[in-house]
Parts: sequence; structure tokens; C-alpha cells
Amino acid sequence: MSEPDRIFAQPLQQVTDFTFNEDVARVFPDMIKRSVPGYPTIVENIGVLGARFAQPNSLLYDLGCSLGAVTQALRRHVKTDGCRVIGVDNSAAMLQRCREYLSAQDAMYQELLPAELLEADILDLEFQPCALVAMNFTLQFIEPARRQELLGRIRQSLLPGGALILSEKLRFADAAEQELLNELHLDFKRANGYSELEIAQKRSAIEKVMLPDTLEEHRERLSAAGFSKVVLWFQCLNFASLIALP
Ligand SMILES: Nc1ncnc2c1ncn2[C@@H]1O[C@H](C[S@+](CC[C@H]([NH3+])C(=O)[O-])CC(=O)[O-])[C@@H](O)[C@H]1O
Ligand SMILES: O=C(O)C(=O)Cc1ccccc1
Repeated sequence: MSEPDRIFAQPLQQVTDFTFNEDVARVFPDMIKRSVPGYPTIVENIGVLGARFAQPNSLLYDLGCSLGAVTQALRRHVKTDGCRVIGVDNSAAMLQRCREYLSAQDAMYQELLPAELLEADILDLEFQPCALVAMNFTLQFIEPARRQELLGRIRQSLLPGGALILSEKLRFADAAEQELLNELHLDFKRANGYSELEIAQKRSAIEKVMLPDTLEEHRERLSAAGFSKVVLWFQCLNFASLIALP
């Protein structure tokens, strides 16, 4: 169903800001797997983590669900009675394809959790009480000034015993650490067949729209939002995932 990512393969007259449009939606599974070290492991394990935090008759949110990779993992791994997954994204192109992928999953497996999709800006969302919120590489696309308030609202919507799973690209305050992990990430992309031109053009497309924080900034913000405990459960190069407990 997915095509190889050649979005930045040809020289562009002008590289415009990255958006999750139709062209990106078409190649997204290939793009994210070749760009984010550890992505398949993170997605699969969010399903496993989700099974631990789910409670009978509770909601599980997948915020910035894209094509629904996390939604699919949750649907397969969580067996708790009466749970429901809500995938949210503000890209109509992503959601249209997400719907197709979820129908294909429905045709392949029995006893999957029900899933709904919502086309909305997560900044405008009224969160219902929920056992799990997954934000898999989504917060980094939210305007920095609005991140604290969003996490505060997520914290308030989590049931006792629930969790937020937050995956992000990290930035490093230490210049040598930043340089080394950035170079190793570029090596990862080269090893996955991206050319220097593709790497350079993608970089200039995302540099204004994807703004990573340091691990310390995440910890401080989550703590200010009212989370009592933050655990780093995965890191591969400059990509990490955290469990934040209410
Ligand atoms: N304000 C917003 N409201 C709703 N959606 C948004 C917003 N801003 C960005 N998005 C959506 O967040 C997603 C980020 S991709 C997530 C990958 C997925 N989680 C995965 O596990 O495959 C990460 C990446 O491409 O690096 C896109 O689909 C955006 O449309
Ligand atoms: O490509 C990159 O450099 C990234 O950091 C991650 C990414 C992956 C998919 C879409 C946008 C950003």
C-alpha cells in the first residue's frame, strides 16, 4: 500500500515548509521507517505498554495518529474489556489513508479493539477521561509556547493508573553530544538509502516546523504539568520515548 519516499530526491527550486499533505501520506510508512531509528520497535511496544495501562471500559488516545501505526498496535495488544482507541490528526490526507489501513486491519484480524478517527487540532480537543495517551513524535510539531498547556490538559484527563507515552526527537544542550548524535542520525539515513540532497532538502523543510526539546526540558515540562514520574523506556540515537505517570 505504501510507496518509496522520493519527495526530496530531485533538486527543488525552493524548499517549502514540510506539511503532512497527500504526497507525504502516500510515502509516509517508508519515510518514517527510514528516518526514525527504532520506530518499528517503539510502535510495537506502545501496544505492549498500552496493555499494561488500559483499564476496563476506558479510552486510549493516539494523538497525531498519521496512518494509525500506534492505533493498530494498541488494537492488537490491548485485550481489556470495553476499551476504545481514538486516533486524532489534523491532516485530512493522513486520515483518509489511515481509514483505509484500519479497514485492512479489520479484515485481517478478529477481536481488535474498536477505533475511531477524529480530524481535529489536538490543541482544540476536549479530552475525555482516558487510561492512555500516546503522542508518538507529535509534540515536536506543536508550537513550543502551547506545549505546556497541552500537557497540562492531558494530565488532567488521565485516570489514576493511566499513562502518557511521549516519543520525541531530542536536542542536546551539550554541543559535542548534539553533534555526535546528529551525525549518527545522518549516517542512519544514508544507510537507509537517502542521498545527501534528500537529507539536506528534508532538513530545510522541517527546520521551522519540527522543533525538538532536550530531555531535561521534557522532564521539567511534564513535571510542571503535574506528572509525578517520568521514565525513559527507549532511546536510539536522538530519538526517545518516555512514560509519564499521573
Ligand atoms: N496540532 C495538531 N493536531 C493534530 N495532529 C497534528 C497536529 N500537528 C501535527 N499533527 C500530526 O501529527 C503527525 C506527526 S507524525 C506522527 C507519527 C505517528 N504518531 C506514528 O506513530 O506513525 C511524526 C513525524 O512525521 O515525524 C502528523 O500526521 C501530523 O498531521
Ligand atoms: O527526517 C527527520 O530528520 C526526522 O527527524 C523525522 C521525521 C520523520 C518523518 C517526518 C518528519 C520528520
